[in-house]
Amino acid sequence: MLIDQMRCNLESFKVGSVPDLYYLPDYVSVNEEIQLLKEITSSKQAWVQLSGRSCQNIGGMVHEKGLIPAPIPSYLKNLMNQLDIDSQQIRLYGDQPPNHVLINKYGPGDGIMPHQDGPAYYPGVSILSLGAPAVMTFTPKWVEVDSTNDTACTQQEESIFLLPRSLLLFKSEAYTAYLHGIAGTNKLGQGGDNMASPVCNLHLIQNCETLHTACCGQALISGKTTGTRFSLTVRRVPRLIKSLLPNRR
Ligand SMILES: O=C(O)CCC(=O)C(=O)O
Ligand SMILES: [Fe+2]
Repeated sequence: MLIDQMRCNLESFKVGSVPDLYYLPDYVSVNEEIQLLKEITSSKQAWVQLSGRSCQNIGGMVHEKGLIPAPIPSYLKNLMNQLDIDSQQIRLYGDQPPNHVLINKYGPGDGIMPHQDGPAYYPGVSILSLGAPAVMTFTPKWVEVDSTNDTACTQQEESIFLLPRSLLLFKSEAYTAYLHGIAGTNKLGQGGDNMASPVCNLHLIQNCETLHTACCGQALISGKTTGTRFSLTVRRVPRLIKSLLPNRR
């Protein structure tokens, strides 16, 4: 992990006007990214095909009632441990460590519909991005109306660049009062020109230099994703269950 700074002050990585949203560029190094991608793509864990993406469920199956736990592969333990330590400042997972990782795999043009993560999870999420870049948009679930003059106020839709090796953290209001999603057909524009909503972390992407280099330059400039993106969504399911079958005695 590259970010020592983070241990001092996570508040300096807070971005945009969506509350409780943090973006950390280069949370893992290029070598760590290569290693993680090797482990993910060579693992025997089954990929489940969903609309717009496929995923691996690590740590067990999540049901409405809770998690039926399964062992976590050793290659993910360090990362989960580090995330637990680094996020304690903002009590991202409450008082317990994360116990579940959803690995998402997106091909060119893939995405994920605007959604709120399920009620089985504690409302705090870390998302590590690897491979191709993406843009995530946070959309308020409702708009507050100012009853004194009948105008809609406060929350606005906001987008965030998710570059490879970056870490996104969100919790509380960002988790419960907003939907998050990734548009399937890419709306990425250099410097955010073509974005439907304002991009809140451009200042953390130095001179857009990162956008011009490595695997993501072409994708962001041409407005088309060309590569495959992997994201690791690390969460905690507070309730553990043994099985969905009723106890038979
Ligand atoms: O791929 C991403 O960055 C988002 C994944 C996500 O929202 C989820 O797994 O619930
Ligand atoms: Fe999600």
